[in-house]
Amino acid sequence: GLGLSAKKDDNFGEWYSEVVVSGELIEYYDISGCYILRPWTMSIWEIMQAFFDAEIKKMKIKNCYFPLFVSPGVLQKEKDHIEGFAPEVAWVTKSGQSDLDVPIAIRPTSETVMYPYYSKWIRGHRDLPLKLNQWCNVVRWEFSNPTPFIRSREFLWQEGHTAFATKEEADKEVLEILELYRCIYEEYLAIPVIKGKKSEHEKFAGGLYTTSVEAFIPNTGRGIQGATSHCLGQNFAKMFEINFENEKGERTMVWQNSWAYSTRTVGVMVMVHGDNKGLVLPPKVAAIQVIVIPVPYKDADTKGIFDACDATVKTLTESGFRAEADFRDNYSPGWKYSHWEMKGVPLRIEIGPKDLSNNQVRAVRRDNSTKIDIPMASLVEQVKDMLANIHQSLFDVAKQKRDTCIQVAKTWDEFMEALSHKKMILAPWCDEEVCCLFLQCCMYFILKYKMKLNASKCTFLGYIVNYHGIEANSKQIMAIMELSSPQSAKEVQK
Ligand SMILES: O=C(C[C@H]1NCCC[C@H]1O)Cn1cnc2c(c1=O)CCCC2
Ligand SMILES: [Mg+2]
Repeated sequence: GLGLSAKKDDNFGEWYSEVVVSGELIEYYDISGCYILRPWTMSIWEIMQAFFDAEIKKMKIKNCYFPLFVSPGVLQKEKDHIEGFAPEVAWVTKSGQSDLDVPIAIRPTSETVMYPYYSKWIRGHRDLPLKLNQWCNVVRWEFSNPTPFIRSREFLWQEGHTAFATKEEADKEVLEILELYRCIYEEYLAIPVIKGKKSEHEKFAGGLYTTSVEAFIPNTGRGIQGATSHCLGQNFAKMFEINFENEKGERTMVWQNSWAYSTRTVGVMVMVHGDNKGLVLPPKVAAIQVIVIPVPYKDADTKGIFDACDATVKTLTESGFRAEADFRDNYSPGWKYSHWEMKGVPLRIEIGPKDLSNNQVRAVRRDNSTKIDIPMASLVEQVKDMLANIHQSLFDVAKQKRDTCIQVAKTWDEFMEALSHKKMILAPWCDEEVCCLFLQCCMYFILKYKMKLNASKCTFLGYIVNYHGIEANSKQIMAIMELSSPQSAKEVQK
C-alpha cells in the first residue's frame, strides 16, 4: 500500500494508530479496546519471552498456570487494593441461555487466584522460597482511551509471584527482577529507562513498596511505566494466611513479591523508534534482521542475481542472523523497499547487476538510511557491525531526546515552567503525605485551568532514583509527569 498519511510529529495519535497497522503488528478488532496481535508482533514478544524465561529459570523460578476465572469471594478479599479497581473487573454471568447463579470474574491479575493455594502449599520453612511465574493474558475493562499495546482491555504479560522466609530475600529479588526489566528495555528494545521507587501515593496499594522502570515518549513529553516489581511485604500473607513455622518453631508470615511486564513493551518501542516511513525495529527483536532484495535489470543475468541473493541469505543465516530474500515477482524493487521499511526491518541488502559484477552488495540502514557497499568477502563481519551500530544508535538517539527533556526544578515556578513545556522534571521529593497531596491538588487545578477540561486524573510519580551515584550525592528524585491522556499533554503544551 501507500505510505503513512499522518506525520509522527504533526499528529502522534493518528500516526501511531496507522503505523501499528501498516507495519502489520496489529489488526483492529470489532470489540473496543481489543486488538489482534499479528505474527510480526508475536515474533517480537517471543524473542523477549525467550530471554526473560531463561533468566528467571536461572533464578529457580518455575512456570505454572492458574485458571482465568476468579470466584467473587477471594476477589473481594483484598479490600483496599481491589475496590479502587473494581470497575475494571470483567465478569462472566451466563453460560448459553442460562444465568450462572454466581457470577465469575476474569482475572485482571492473579494475586487473589494464587494466594489461597500459597497458603495451602506453604507449611514449614522447607517449603520456602516458593517462586512461581505464569505467562498469560489478563483482562481489565479500561475506560480511558484504548491504545494498541499501551492500554488495551486484554493483554499478554508474565506475572511473577514469590514468597520468602525473610524480607532481605524479597528485597534482593525485587531489584534482580527490576534489572531484568531494564535489560529488556535497554539491551533488547534500545530504549533508555529510569529505575525508581514509586511514591507512597502511586505504589501498588496492596504492597509495601513499588519499583518500576520508567520510559519516556518524546512526542507526548510524558513518562510511561515500562514494568513493575513490587515488594508486597506481609500484607497478602496476612490476608491469605500464608505463614510457616520457622527454624525456631515460631509461626510467622512470609514476605512476598510480585512483578510483571506486558505487551506494552511493543507499543513503547513503536512510539520511541518509529518514524514517518513506518516501524523501526531494534535488531535484537526483529524477526527479520536483514531483508535481501534482488534488483534484476531487463537483460541482466537475473539467475546470477537470484543466486547471489540466495547465497547472501545462506551465509548470513549460517552466521546466526535472521535473514530472508524477497523474490516475489509481482512487486518492483522500489515497492519492496517501502514495504520492508514500513515493517521496520533494520537492514536491507540490494543486489543488482553492478553489485553482481563487483562481487559486492549494497547495504541500507533503516534507522538513518545510510548506504554502504560491502564486498561479499566481509559480508558477515560488516553486517554484524552494522546491526550492533543500529542498536547503539537507536539507544543513543532515544537517550539524547529524553535527556534534553529533563529539567531540574528547585522552586515551584521552575516546576510550573517545566511542566508547561512537556518536560520530565527532576525535583527534590519528600514524599510526605501532605506535600504530595498539596502537589496533587495543584496539579489538578493547573491542568484543569490550563486545559479548561476536567483533567480526569493526573498522575504525579515521585521517584527516588536508585541509580548508582545519584543516591549517594543527594536525595534527588526523578519526578515524572504522566498525564492520563495524550490530548491533555498537547493542551499543556499550548
Ligand atoms: O496488578 C497489580 C499488581 C501486580 N500484579 C501482579 C504482577 C505485578 C503487578 O502488576 C495491580 N493491579 C492493577 N490493576 C488491577 C488490579 C491490580 O491489582 C486488581 C483488579 C483490577 C485491575
Ligand atoms: Mg490500571
